[in-house]
Amino acid sequence: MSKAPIRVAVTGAAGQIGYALLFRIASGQMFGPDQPVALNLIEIEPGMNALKGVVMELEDCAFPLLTDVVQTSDLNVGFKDVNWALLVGSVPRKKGMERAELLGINGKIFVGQGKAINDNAAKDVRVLVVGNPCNTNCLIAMQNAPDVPNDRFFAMTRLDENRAKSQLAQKAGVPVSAVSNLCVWGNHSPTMFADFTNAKINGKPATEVITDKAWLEETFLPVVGKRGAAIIEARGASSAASAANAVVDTVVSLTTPTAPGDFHSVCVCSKGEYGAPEGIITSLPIKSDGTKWEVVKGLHLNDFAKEKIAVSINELTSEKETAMAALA
Ligand SMILES: NC(=O)C1=CN([C@@H]2O[C@H](COP(=O)(O)OP(=O)(O)OC[C@H]3O[C@@H](n4cnc5c(N)ncnc54)[C@H](O)[C@@H]3O)[C@@H](O)[C@H]2O)C=CC1
Ligand SMILES: O=C([O-])CC(=O)C(=O)O
Repeated sequence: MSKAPIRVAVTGAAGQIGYALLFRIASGQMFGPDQPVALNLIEIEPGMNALKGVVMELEDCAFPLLTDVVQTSDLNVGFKDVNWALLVGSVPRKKGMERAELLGINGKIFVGQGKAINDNAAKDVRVLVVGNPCNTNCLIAMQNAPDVPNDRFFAMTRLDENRAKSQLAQKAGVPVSAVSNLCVWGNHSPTMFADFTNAKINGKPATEVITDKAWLEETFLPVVGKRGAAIIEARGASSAASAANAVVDTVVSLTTPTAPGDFHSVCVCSKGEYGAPEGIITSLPIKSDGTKWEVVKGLHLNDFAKEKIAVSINELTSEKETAMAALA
């Protein structure tokens, strides 16, 4: 007997990331080659015509796993019975802006979406926020969905993890698959800490393989932290295919068992782990058994790491205050 479809809502489905993401979900790359999927595609009114074109292309792929597609600008329809809500739809930053500057434009989107998820989604719904500033937007959605447990809300730092792994692999002259245990801590902003102190290369501490401390502290960290801006500078638009890839990776990491001893970066609601204030959405090392996820405990953080993480956490706390004041 074939499995029941997993119903996935994607907001901003006609945008750049949506265009790189939907085909990967429908082809089975997110939930596996024998798992049917249904897509609820949500756009604002001006995007509905472009969305129609994207849906025509989905039809033209004749994906065997895609059972049905809903196209809507009505949030109550869009989030009806969804098992996953991928919240991408929002305005991307332009050259010269920081992501936090988007809070005033994008923050309010997540009030209505949080409420609609609360009222319509399936009982097991999980929510991944991509739209920036994603940590604080996730917090807003979570606060507006009081019936959905906090541990079902995630924001995306997997793109930062993937970027960090690539940089370390290039420096060490190894394939990217040799790099593991890479946690990006804190905010999806230039203050994020891409933790080379706990990372491993071929199972050895990365700092024993890359002994150039100045490169790790003064080149690697800013390259990873400001990679999004470098892409906007080069492409004239923010990252899309790599962002969509990171959405797939995040969901796969939360829904399949993590390799023993490894972890991945996901922003979750803090319960005070590693000294982060409770109730902020911050990036932490996460492992999954395929069904339930948990924060990996016991990682050693040296003074350098602690200092960097504290800066990012302080930024998140102040973003939270700004958002709460603006939406009060
Ligand atoms: N967390 C991360 O690692 C990353 C986050 N992003 C963020 O993802 C977001 C989307 O980026 P792109 O797809 O490049 O932007 P885009 O402008 O190409 O597409 C956004 C789409 O969202 C739609 N939209 C706007 N408001 C909406 C609403 N209230 N409900 C539903 N749809 C709505 C627009 O009509 C548009 O089609 C941006 O905020 C960007 O900064 C981008 C890359 C990485
Ligand atoms: O930098 C941006 O605005 C888009 C983004 O979040 C990223 O590429 O990491």
